[in-house]
Amino acid sequence: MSADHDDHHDPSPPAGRALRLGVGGPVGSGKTALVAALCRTLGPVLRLGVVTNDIYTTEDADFLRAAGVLAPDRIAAVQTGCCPHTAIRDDIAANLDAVEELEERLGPLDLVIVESGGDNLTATFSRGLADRQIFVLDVSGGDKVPRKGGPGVTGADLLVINKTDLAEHVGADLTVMSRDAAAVREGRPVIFTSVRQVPEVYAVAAWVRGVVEAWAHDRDHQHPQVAPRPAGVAAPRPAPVPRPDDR
Ligand SMILES: Nc1nc2c(ncn2[C@@H]2O[C@H](COP(=O)(O)OP(=O)(O)OP(=O)(O)O)[C@@H](O)[C@H]2O)c(=O)[nH]1
Repeated sequence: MSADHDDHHDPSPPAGRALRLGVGGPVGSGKTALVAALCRTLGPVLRLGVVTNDIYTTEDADFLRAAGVLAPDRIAAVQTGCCPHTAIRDDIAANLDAVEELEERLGPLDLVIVESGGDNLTATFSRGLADRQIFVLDVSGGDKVPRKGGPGVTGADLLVINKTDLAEHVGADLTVMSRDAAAVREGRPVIFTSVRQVPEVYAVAAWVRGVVEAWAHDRDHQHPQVAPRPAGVAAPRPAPVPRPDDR
């Protein structure tokens, strides 16, 4: 993502579709917990859909359905059968199909969240799949992780550093993490969370809501003649975006 990060914010949101928000980050950092929290907090005020990615199972979708954070038919699962970063960055067809199927079946949505399966610091979303992305780290990996950089840490639209409740147990200094993250992110936002202690994740939810509103405003301003797409009508698929191989 670093090489082409500067044009990340497409000034022309496509007409008639929801914002697509990627949530990625290392294994176990709390991506599914964060997505569940966002569904609980934003579900009552936004029309939401979720696509999860797992390699061999539908574990994350099953968890979200069992937690009852959204109606079960608003949650779709992609089984990648390969490294999750491949399915969100290199060959995004299965994820695009899942997103479009949700939008066609459910009718106009405000937001579709695409959660990546766990991966390392290099995993980011193709901009053909996600309009904006959140990268989730957690403090149990140690306070050195933000300064190690990588495209998710440096270039994601929002960096979430989760599990602050564990900081004292693992000897992680949140001040160091905050300082290092700010240094590598050149002003892009960073939010510290403990989904366990504050399950409403107010600050992240407010950021997401702001992004959704800005997106909808830009989209409707640039396509005033396009009515929201009714259920059953597919959105045009964007051309694949060539990417440098930054694995
Ligand atoms: N202590 C603590 N545990 C958390 C927090 N957030 C999530 N967890 C726990 O961390 C574990 C992993 O959380 P998940 O949400 O499944 O993480 P993930 O990033 O989706 O994991 P993968 O999909 O396997 O990559 C679970 O046991 C969660 O309950 C937190 O803020 N504090």
